[in-house]
Amino acid sequence: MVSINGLSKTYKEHKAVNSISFDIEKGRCIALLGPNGAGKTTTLQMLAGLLTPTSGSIEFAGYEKKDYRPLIGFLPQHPSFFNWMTPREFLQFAGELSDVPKKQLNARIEETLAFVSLQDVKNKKIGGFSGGMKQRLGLAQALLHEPELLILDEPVSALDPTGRRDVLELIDQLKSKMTILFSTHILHDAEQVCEEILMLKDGELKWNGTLEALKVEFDSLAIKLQTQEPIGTFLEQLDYVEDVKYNDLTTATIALSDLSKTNELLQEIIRQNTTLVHYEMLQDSLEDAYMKVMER
Ligand SMILES: Nc1ncnc2c1ncn2[C@@H]1O[C@H](COP(=O)(O)OP(=O)(O)OP(=O)(O)O)[C@@H](O)[C@H]1O
Repeated sequence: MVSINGLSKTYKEHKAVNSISFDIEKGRCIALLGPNGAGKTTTLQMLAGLLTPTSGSIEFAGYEKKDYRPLIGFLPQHPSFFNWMTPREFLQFAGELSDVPKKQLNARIEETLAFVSLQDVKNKKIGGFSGGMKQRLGLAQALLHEPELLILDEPVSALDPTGRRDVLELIDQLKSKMTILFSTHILHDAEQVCEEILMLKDGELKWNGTLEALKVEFDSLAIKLQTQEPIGTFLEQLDYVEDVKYNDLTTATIALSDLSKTNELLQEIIRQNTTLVHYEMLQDSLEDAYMKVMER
């Protein structure tokens, strides 16, 4: 749906984003991960058409016009509102700015307010809203014109656990309707709702692929084992065992070269007539994969 090629942003001498290229496939939900200062906000602002790239291109397939902003819904990291407005008034204003046809606007506002569960407070002043309510209103603003690509900059980072869950659930529901790209520090959130991951560090793209592929590439399965009697040396002789580290005579952590051999290993231990006290599979989390990508 979108093709990003050699996108860069330089502030004086500092390369905030350094020639990144990736494609966004229609219908995908993509998480943009990276440490503070990695260039996430700069990238999303360039995609949203708020920041002019120093170089590179952003192209929407089959879209001839240069200004593609009508196709985009954007929720900034720190959305700001007029506190004296009500959600209805704010969405009326936002709808006019994003050219929602007048005839459809009222219905769209009601529909969107219902979606973000703000219907009951639609005539209350935004100034009295909690952070979670404001974030849901910000999301409503981004959705109002039914964009093809929804870009969310850290949509849940500033929220409490309930607010986070609410916004993540909304994102999850939106996945079937539009393509979503959102940045986050929280790996667990990315894992919960996304199937694709982009990782930025120092303005460079360090990973671009599916969550599945990330797990496969960085997954290492280890088995933690404790026996009643000393383990002995039989483990090293198994061809699917890559490495064995002994904590003491009865405890070992075993790295397997073949992830499908866990049952075989278990059977081998029983065949050795060893009494098993503890058998645990230690699998890499997304956090482990993230650390490995960042370090390589
Ligand atoms: N307007 C600006 N002028 C100069 N430098 C900037 C400007 N905006 C961003 N930068 C720098 O560009 C780099 C990337 O910033 P950016 O805000 O995109 O990172 P980020 O990944 O979104 O970080 P965070 O997670 O902290 O929000 C940082 O080193 C930042 O200091």
